Amino acid sequence: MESDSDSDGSHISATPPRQLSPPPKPQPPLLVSSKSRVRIKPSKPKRTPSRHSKNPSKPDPNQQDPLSLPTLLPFQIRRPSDIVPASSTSHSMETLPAGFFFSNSASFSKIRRPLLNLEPSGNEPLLSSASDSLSKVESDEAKKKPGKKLHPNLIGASVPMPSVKLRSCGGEGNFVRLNMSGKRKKFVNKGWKKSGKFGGGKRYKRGKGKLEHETEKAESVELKPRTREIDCSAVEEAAATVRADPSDENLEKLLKLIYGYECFRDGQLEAIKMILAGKSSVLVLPTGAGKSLCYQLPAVILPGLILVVSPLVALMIDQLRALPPVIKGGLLSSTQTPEEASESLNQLQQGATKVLFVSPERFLNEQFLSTISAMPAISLVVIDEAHCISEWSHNFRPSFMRLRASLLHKTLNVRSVLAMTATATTTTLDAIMSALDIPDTNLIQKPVLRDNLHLSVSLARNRMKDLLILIKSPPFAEVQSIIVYCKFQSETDIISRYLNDNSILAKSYHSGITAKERSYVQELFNSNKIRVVVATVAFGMGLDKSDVGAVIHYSLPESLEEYVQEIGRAGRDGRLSYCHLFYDDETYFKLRSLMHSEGVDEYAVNKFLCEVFPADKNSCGKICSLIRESASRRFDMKEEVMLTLLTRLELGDVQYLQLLPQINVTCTLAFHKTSPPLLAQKVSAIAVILKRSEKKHGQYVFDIPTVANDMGVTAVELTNQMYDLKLMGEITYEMKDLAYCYRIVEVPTDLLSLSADITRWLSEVENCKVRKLDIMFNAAYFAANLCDKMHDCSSANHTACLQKKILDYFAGVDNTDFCKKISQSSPFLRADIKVFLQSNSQARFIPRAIARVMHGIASPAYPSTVWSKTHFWGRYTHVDFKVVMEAAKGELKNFVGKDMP
Ligand SMILES: Nc1ncnc2c1ncn2[C@@H]1O[C@H](COP(=O)(O)OP(=O)(O)OP(=O)(O)O)[C@@H](O)[C@H]1O
Repeated sequence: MESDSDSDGSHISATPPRQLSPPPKPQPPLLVSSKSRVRIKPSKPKRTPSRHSKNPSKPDPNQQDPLSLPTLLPFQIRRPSDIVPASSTSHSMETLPAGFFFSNSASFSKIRRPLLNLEPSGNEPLLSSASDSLSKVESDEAKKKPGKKLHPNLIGASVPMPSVKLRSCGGEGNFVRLNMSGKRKKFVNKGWKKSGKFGGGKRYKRGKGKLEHETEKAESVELKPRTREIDCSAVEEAAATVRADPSDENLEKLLKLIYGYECFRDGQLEAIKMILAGKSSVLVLPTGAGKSLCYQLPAVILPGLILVVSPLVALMIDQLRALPPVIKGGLLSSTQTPEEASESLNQLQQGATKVLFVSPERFLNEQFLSTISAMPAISLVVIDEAHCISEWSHNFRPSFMRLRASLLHKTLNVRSVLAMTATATTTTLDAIMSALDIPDTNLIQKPVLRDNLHLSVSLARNRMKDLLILIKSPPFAEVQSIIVYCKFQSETDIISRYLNDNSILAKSYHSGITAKERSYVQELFNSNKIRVVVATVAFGMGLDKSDVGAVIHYSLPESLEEYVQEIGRAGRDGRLSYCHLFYDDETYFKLRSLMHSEGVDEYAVNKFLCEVFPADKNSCGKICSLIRESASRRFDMKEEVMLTLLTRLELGDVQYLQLLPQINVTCTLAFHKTSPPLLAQKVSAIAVILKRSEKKHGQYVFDIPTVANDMGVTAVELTNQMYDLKLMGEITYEMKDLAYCYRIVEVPTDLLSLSADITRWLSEVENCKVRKLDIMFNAAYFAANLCDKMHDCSSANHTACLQKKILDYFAGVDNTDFCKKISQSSPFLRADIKVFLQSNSQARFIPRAIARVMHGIASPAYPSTVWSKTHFWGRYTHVDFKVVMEAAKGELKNFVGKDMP
């Protein structure tokens, strides 16, 4: 097909345009050319005889929910009227009657949930103390109640109990007040606030932050602890008894004293006993099953420190807040100010902290490692959300990968490790156990799903309307607290507005709103002032509202792990709760495209490695850096991907490098007192700086690692020296360009084969993500279309078939019932690519870059602000990405060949 090379080809494409859009302006050349183990059976819903169940096709018109709309949904979910609501005090995971059946119009006669009662209504230098400023509250309270101590903190062999006999430790737990803004401002202590707020959330943003992954949010939040009166001396006595004899009975007594719970839940006792015996273990319990208690209780019994490594600041805050008041907690994360950080470290060094929550980045910080290795014994390291260790999990974190047995046991002399997760497949579990050196015998695994979750699925035709109808129909109509999960931030705002317009009190929650707003929304939800939170994945982890009665997936989750994690927010009180999933092809295609957004090819990996390792063969020991932002654009690689590659180079079979703290590497320095040459005579660092810097407008600009290398010191040592000179009034300086820093340990001899190896691994990771999404989509598709009433399923109840799919998946059983929605070919694809190349002949592409445009995926070098204007943007999401890449490769060969002389 011929085209005008000045045009973008919009008007002459092989396929008709989806929508009219202005052609993109010709772009400057960008890149190189193409040359270059589960134990439960799915619970069978028990049918309790009832009026409805006898004749489900004849609903009782008197029981029609007044809020019900004439439904467009293929079903309504209802429960036989005579099913006894699960006890509100239930905290066990007992099987609940789930006698649901399909009906078009019937509703409940009994309501299991309360009726609505709605009132309108750097990874580095920054650390902190989160559990600060309890002292004032403590002393005020102590004045009021002599003999009572609000926060007696540590109980354990290494920390003697206060000589004053404590009758009770008051109800205040760990108070959290954090600067999470990333701005290094210091908190002004405004004292205790009654209305505690909490929030946060970690986000990775895909594209323009539209598709969310959880990440740290950096703003100021203030939290109040959960309260409960505890008799400290009784606790200490009971703990001493357990130390002498850790019998079930003694442990239960301690449990009751601290928490008021009558008995342990499934798996808890086993895990606690393993820890007390000094054994490392992996604990796989479903969401809301009470994993935190498994390290909290040992904290009261064991001497020394308990470190909890957690992926999210929001999660850490919530867990710190949830500590019983007899356990003094602390927090260290890179979002804290240096002042807060040193306060936390001080408390730690003084032995005042019993349980320290720490981010993996902070944990791996050299300064922190040297502080804790100098401290008395670390009894236990807990790795929360341990699936983050594995690249085969749904939520891999490179920094988690660095938490290895060698570091924990050999370097830190940790007594035992507890790895906790609710969502790990057998492959992920293998990876966790091998990284942490935990034997198979020490795996405590319970069914991944609680059986109080009623699961249903439907194909979304008009999702907004379908959602409204679902929420206004039984049983959802009777549920007080509902979470609606969306994939994109913009969806959450639109939907919450739509629900409010339809008399349903709702608020949106995503990482695009401030921490304050998020705390406010969570507070409204927790106090039942709003009924629905429409949220991205940013809402959930760490959310322990026990009476969330329903979770609705407005968009397909990316994996069964994500699905299980999110439906796990429902029914944490053990009561029957409802989880509905809407699925549709368009969302599936869109998400499937996004699964390829982090993929890289051998060409890019090779280019990356060539820059990571300088040509100089004698570079071992040299400190190098990669400025995150510019390198990301240069290699067309996301920053997280670069970090993953560097981590792989550190932790692979050969250690090629050692990662160092990320710092700003470009320094602009000005002299104020002594003249530069004179100061250089006195201070060797200045002499090197003068030699290595460029003079711009009277200031000296230099690269920190280069100067540090010349001086034979670390970058941190150099900046410390500069800081001292600054304090003396000699210099001022500014640093910019946050960079990954590393020390070269060994230069690879064969970069090409190393690139090939790494690319193969990355490609497997990419395929794994796509497969996870395919399995999720297939499970939904199967339930809605093919299930054919297996295992007591009906159109409205797919608990049994979905449970089976989930359990099979987590047990590693391959689901073969794949539906092939994704096309493996398209008649117009090659022609469209040709037109695209002709119309953008000024730009340089590799096949992946073209496939990304055709799939509508932005990347650092091809931002959506520029490339979404092309007519071909996202046109081929329904065709397999690899097929598009192959077609692009073919067309690029033709195109480059034609241009050649
Ligand atoms: N033995 C028990 N009896 C009654 N309630 C318990 C028991 N153990 C824990 N709980 C309660 O269960 C709730 C959930 O506990 P927790 O937050 O530790 O769950 P989790 O397993 O970490 O869940 P998630 O993976 O979703 O974060 C908490 O409110 C906790 O107090």
